[in-house]
This record gives sequence, structure tokens and C-alpha cells, in this order.
Amino acid sequence: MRLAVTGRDGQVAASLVESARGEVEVVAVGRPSLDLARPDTVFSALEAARPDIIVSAAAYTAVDQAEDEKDLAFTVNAAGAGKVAETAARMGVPVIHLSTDYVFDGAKDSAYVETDITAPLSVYGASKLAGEQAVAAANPHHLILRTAWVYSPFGKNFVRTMLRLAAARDEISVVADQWGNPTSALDIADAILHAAAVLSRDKGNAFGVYHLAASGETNWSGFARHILDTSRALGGPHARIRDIATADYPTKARRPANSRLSSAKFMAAFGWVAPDWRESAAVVVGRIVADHPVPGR
Ligand SMILES: NC(=O)C1=CN([C@@H]2O[C@H](COP(=O)(O)OP(=O)(O)OC[C@H]3O[C@@H](n4cnc5c(N)ncnc54)[C@H](OP(=O)(O)O)[C@@H]3O)[C@@H](O)[C@H]2O)C=CC1
Ligand SMILES: Cc1cn([C@H]2C[C@H](O)[C@@H](COP(=O)(O)OP(=O)(O)O[C@H]3O[C@@H](C)C(=O)[C@@H](O)[C@H]3O)O2)c(=O)[nH]c1=O
Ligand SMILES: [Mg+2]
Repeated sequence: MRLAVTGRDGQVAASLVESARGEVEVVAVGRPSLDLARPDTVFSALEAARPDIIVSAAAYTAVDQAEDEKDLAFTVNAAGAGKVAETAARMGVPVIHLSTDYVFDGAKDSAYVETDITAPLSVYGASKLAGEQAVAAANPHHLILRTAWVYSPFGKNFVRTMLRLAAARDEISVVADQWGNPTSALDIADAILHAAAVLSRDKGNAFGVYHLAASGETNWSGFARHILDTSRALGGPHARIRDIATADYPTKARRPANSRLSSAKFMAAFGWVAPDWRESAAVVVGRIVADHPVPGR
């Protein structure tokens, strides 16, 4: 079975390429041949990869910048994603599309399930919701996987940011009133491989929207503290974390106060067990610290 994943250096794309095993081959298709900002490039680039399943992981993910680049965010995340799904439909293959917890407004006081009402607070969240709708309209054979707070050894993410800041300072102020499920892109890749195996066996029953995140919950401050405690134990950088409120960390985009996701539906459908976020985070911190040793402090 061959998966084509959109994006080259993205966290999920790079993790899928690394995780490919057994009968599964993963081909990354990205810029310049596939440019979601130019949706007319999508069909020919993906057709050339001859996939059995298309994984739609490329996206405009700069949450604050999207507030100033609304048109580009919507072109990439909505029109571009729709083109990827339409390409899959034309080729007669399913599409596995990644979406986000930021489609919710955060007003719920427990974990979100798939049937909860969406109400994005940000341009990024709205563009991803429009992408879900475009994907569903273009190809009935879709899995839309909403994940959250993604980090990995690759690319730009909160783990790398905290380790970089900790190498330069004694204290980092981090918001303690936004709750969610930090999720390793390595775990997302594993879950996608589970789902792809099910789709290739028993076509037809599983299509729809799913939440896919690690188990356990924290806030950004708790996540930061765990990252730096793990790093210190491995001889990597450390800093004190100071809890602050969202109001004390002004950003262009509004973010949900609670975007915890229940992954129960995904686990039941695909026989996947969500790992605890703390264990998965320790694996990634370990890889980053081993790759880029910084003197401990
Ligand atoms: N990061 C997160 O915290 C979360 C991400 N998600 C969703 O999961 C998916 C994967 O995210 P993640 O791996 O973290 O993304 P990254 O931010 O790590 O990478 C973005 C990817 O999108 C590609 N991309 C951006 N613009 C274009 C474009 N115009 N044409 C083609 N490719 C483009 C990048 O290309 P290149 O390789 O050329 O740089 C890169 O591969 C996305 O759909 C995202 O919305 C959901 C929840 C949380
Ligand atoms: C760097 C930093 C961030 N923060 C806050 C800002 C924000 O509320 C929170 C996380 O910051 P980030 O910029 O990493 O978060 P953000 O870019 O909002 O991350 C989101 O990305 C998109 C793509 C998603 O889909 C979401 O699931 C989520 O992962 O931490 C601090 O409080 N202190 C800091 O030093
Ligand atoms: Mg950021």
C-alpha cells in the first residue's frame, strides 16, 4: 500500500515518512510541485505519486500570522484541502485529512466529541473548518482527523520553542489557563497507519470525522514544565516556568480556553490506544536533547 502525504518538512509528513514500515510506503508530495496556494498544481502532483490513500497534512499553520493573511490561510486550508480531496475522489482513493481542536471555541467544560458544535475563534480555526467542509463535499471517502497541540522532533513546535528559550533564560512565563492534549506527530503517524490498514481491508464503514489526540490533559504551562523537567533529567536546558493568564500574553489570534478532545470514537473504530501525553513528550524531548546537546544549567 502506498500513501502520498502532502507537505515535505511538516511535522506529520516527516513523522509518517519516518514511521513507514512493512508493506506501507510513504511518499511526501510538497512544494514546489504541489502548492496549496495554487490549487491548480494539486491534481498533477498527486496523480504522479499513484497513491492508494492520500494523507492531507499540509496546511497554513501560523495561527497569529493568519489573522493578517486571511486570504492565503483560506486558499491553502480550505480551497487547497478541497482540491486534495477532489483529487483523491477522481483517483478513486480515500483521503485522510488533518484538522484541529481550534475549530472549537473552548466554552465547553469537558472534552469535545465529534458531534459538538464548532465555533472557531481565529482565522486559522475558521479556515480549517472551511477545509473540513470542502473535503467532505469533494470526497465521501474521507477521514477527517482533528488533532491538537502537535509537537515532534521535526519543524517548529512548542517543545522546540521551550528548549530554545530555556537555553537562553532562567524563567519563562507561560499561560496556565488554556487546556488541551499535547499530541506527538509520531503518535499521529502511528494512528494514521492503523486507520489506513483498516480502510484498505474494509472499505466503506469508517468514513467521517474523528478526534485524535494523546490521553491525559494539561495546560501550556504544565506542558512546558514537563518538557523542561524531562530535559534537565537528560542534561539538557532547564528554566523555571511562571504561570500567567492568557490576558498577560497578548496575541493576535484568540485561542480556546479548553480544547480537550475525546479520542474514544477513533480508538474504537481503528483499534488504536492513545498514549499518555507525558510519555510521548518525554520521547520527543529525549530525541531533541540528544540531537542538539546544550549545556545543562
Ligand atoms: N501543528 C499543530 O499544533 C497542529 C496541527 N494540526 C493540523 O495537522 C496538520 C499537520 O500539521 P503539522 O505537521 O504540524 O504542520 P507544520 O506546520 O509542521 O507543517 C506545515 C506543512 O504544510 C506545508 N505547507 C504549508 N503551506 C503550503 C502550501 N502553500 N503548499 C504546500 N504545502 C504547504 C509545509 O510545507 P513545507 O514542507 O514545504 O514546509 C509543511 O509541510 C495540518 O493540517 C494542521 O492544520 C492540527 C492540530 C495541531
Ligand atoms: C512561546 C510561548 C507561548 N505561550 C503561549 C501562547 C499560546 O497561548 C500557547 C501555545 O503557543 P504556540 O504559539 O505554540 O501555540 P499555537 O500556535 O496556538 O498552537 C496551535 O497550533 C495550531 C496549528 C493548532 O492546530 C493547535 O492545535 C495548536 O497546537 O502558549 C506562552 O504563554 N509563553 C511563551 O513563551
Ligand atoms: Mg506558534
